[in-house]
Amino acid sequence: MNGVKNMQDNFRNPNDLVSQIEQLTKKTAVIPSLEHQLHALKHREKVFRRQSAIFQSASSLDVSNAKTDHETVSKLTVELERVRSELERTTEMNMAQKEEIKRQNKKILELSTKLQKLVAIFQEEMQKKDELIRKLNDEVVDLHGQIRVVIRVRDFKKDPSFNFQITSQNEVKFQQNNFSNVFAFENVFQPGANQPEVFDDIKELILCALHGKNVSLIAYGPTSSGKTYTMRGESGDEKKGVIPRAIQFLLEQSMKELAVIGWTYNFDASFIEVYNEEVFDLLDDKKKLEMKQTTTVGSKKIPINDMADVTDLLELADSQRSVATTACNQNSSRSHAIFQINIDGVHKSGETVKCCLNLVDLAGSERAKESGAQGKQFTELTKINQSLSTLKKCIRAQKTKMPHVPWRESKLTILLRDYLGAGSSKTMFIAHVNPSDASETKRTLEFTADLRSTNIGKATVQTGQ
Ligand SMILES: Nc1ncnc2c1ncn2[C@@H]1O[C@H](COP(=O)(O)OP(=O)(O)OP(=O)(O)O)[C@@H](O)[C@H]1O
Repeated sequence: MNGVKNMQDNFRNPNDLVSQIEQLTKKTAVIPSLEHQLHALKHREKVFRRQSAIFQSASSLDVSNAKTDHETVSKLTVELERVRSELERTTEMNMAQKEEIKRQNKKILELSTKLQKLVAIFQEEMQKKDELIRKLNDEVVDLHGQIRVVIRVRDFKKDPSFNFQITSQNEVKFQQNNFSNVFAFENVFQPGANQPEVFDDIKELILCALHGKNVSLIAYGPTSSGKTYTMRGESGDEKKGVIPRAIQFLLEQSMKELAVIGWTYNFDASFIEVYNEEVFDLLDDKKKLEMKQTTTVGSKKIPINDMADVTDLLELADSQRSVATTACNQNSSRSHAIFQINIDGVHKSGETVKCCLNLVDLAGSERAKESGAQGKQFTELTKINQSLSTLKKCIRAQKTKMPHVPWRESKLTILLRDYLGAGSSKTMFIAHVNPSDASETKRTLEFTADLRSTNIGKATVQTGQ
C-alpha cells in the first residue's frame, strides 16, 4: 500500500521522482565496486581464518583485525541489500510510470483524433451557416427594394411656416399650405440617433460586399444636413462615421467567421473627389485623374491591413478635400467624395470574389441666393447643383423607363452609373434632412422617395474572372 501511495505521491510531484531516480542511479553505480570490496574482504577473511586455524598462536592484533573486517563485511552486506531493494522498488516504479505515460499518450492521440473530427464538423456547419446567411441576407436586402433609402433627421428648430413630423419608424409627414404628403423609407433615424445606431442598420448591406456583391452607400441631402458627419464622422470613438466603421467591420468579419471557413481577403482603398466637374485623387496630392468609361484611370490604391492604415489614409484625404466656410456650414464640402474599398477574396476551394464597396459623400445642394456665394464659391455651387440635378434627371429617366438616361451629362453620374443603373450593385441612400428649411426638406423627401421606386436590376456576385 505504502509503495502505491509513494508512487502516487511521486506522480503528483514528478520533479522529486526524477531527483530520487538520479540519486538511486548514482547509488546503483557504486554497487559493483561495493560487491568487489565485499568479495575481497570475504576472501581476506577466509584466508585469515585459515591462517588462524593453522597458527593457533596468532597474535591478539590479528584476531582484532579479523573482527573488524567481519563487522565491515556485515555492514556492507546490509548496505548492499538496502541498495538492491531500493533499486528493485525504483525499477518497479519506473515501469509503472512508463505504463502510465503510454496510457496517457494513447489517450491524447484518441482526443486529438476526436478534436480533428469536431473541427471538421464545425467548419462544415459554419460553411452551411455562411451560405444560408448569404442567401437570407441577399433576400432581406432585395426585399427592402432596389435602392434602399433611409433618412436621418438632424436636430432642428421648428419653422412655423410648415409642419414636419416623424410619424413612425419608417414614415415622415410634410405639410405646407395646401401640400401634405407622407413619405415612407426603410428606416427613419430620429435627431437623437447616434453613429453606432445608424451603422447597425447598414451592416447587413456591407456584409453583401464580402459575399461578392458591389455595394454602394450614398449620403444625400442639402448643405449642413449632416452627410459628412454620417459618412466620415468626427474624432472620438462614439462619433466615428460609416467609413471607418465599415472598414473595421470588414476587417473583423474577414478575420473571424469567414477565415474559419477558409476565406482569405485582401483590401485596398482609393479616395477621389469630383470638384468643379474634374476628378482628383485625394490620396495622391490631388492629382487630376482622367476617366475611362465609368471609372478613373491611375488612382492611387492603398492596401488596408489594419485600422492604423485606415486612420492614416483618412487623415490624408481630410487634409486634401475641398471644403469652404459658407453661410450655412463652417466646413462645407465643395466636392462629391467617393471612397472605394476594393475587395479580393479567395476560398480554399479556389472560388474567388472581386468586388467593391463605395462610400459616397455628396456635396450638398444650396440655393445661390441664400448662400450669398460669389466668385469661386458661386462657380462651385453652380457645379454642385448642376451635377445633383443631372443625378435627379437620370433617376427620373430610369424610373419612367425613358429610352435615354443622361448619365454622361456630369462626372458624378458617370461615376455613379454602375451603382444606379448597371444592375451590379446593391445601393442604399442615406437621405439627410435639416427640417428648418422647408423647400430643401421637401425636395429631398420627393427625390429620395423617387429613388425607392427606381429599378436598377439585381446585383450579382462579382468573381473578377
Ligand atoms: N446627427 C448629428 N449629430 C451631431 N452633429 C451633427 C449631426 N449632423 C450634423 N452635425 C453637425 O452639423 C454640422 C454640419 O454637418 P456636416 O458638415 O456633416 O453637413 P453636410 O451635410 O456634410 O454639409 P455640406 O454639404 O455643406 O458639406 C457639423 O458641425 C456637424 O458636426
